[in-house]
Amino acid sequence: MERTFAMIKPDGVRRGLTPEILARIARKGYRVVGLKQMVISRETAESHYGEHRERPFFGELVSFITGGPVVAIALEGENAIAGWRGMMGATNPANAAPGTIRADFATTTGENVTHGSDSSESAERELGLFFRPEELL
Ligand SMILES: Nc1ncnc2c1ncn2[C@@H]1O[C@H](COP(=O)(O)OP(=O)(O)OP(=O)(O)O)[C@@H](O)[C@H]1O
Repeated sequence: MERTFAMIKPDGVRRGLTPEILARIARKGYRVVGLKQMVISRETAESHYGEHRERPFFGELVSFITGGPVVAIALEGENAIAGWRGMMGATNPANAAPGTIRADFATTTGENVTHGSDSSESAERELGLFFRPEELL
């Protein structure tokens, strides 16, 4: 069993996509072991996206991700890290496979509805950044 960190970004929450995305997660058979709607602090956002600090879009990315509530989700299941990234589709929705969340709902690379950890190291780091141990099943 593997755990990963998933997030519905502010554009997805604002557009009312939370129930649809949770339904897709349930259909896939993943167990939701942590869930909260929250506003991310600038400090958390800068830490979460630390690898992009030098990129030209970093300021825009931090403003976007802190600009409204997100839904933070801890998922558990077999191969959950790659499986959830597969459900999201490519970062740029123009390249996302049909039937993925980004192909179905996202319009731009900047506002692409969801996030998912890309490795077991980032999953562990991001779960720790967003959830205290006692908040998880
Ligand atoms: N060229 C870009 N212009 C604007 N925003 C970008 C660009 N590239 C990436 N981003 C933003 O930064 C996030 C992180 O980029 P990364 O390359 O890690 O993609 P990802 O791993 O698919 O996305 P995420 O980390 O959100 O799951 C993207 O989801 C997107 O919101």
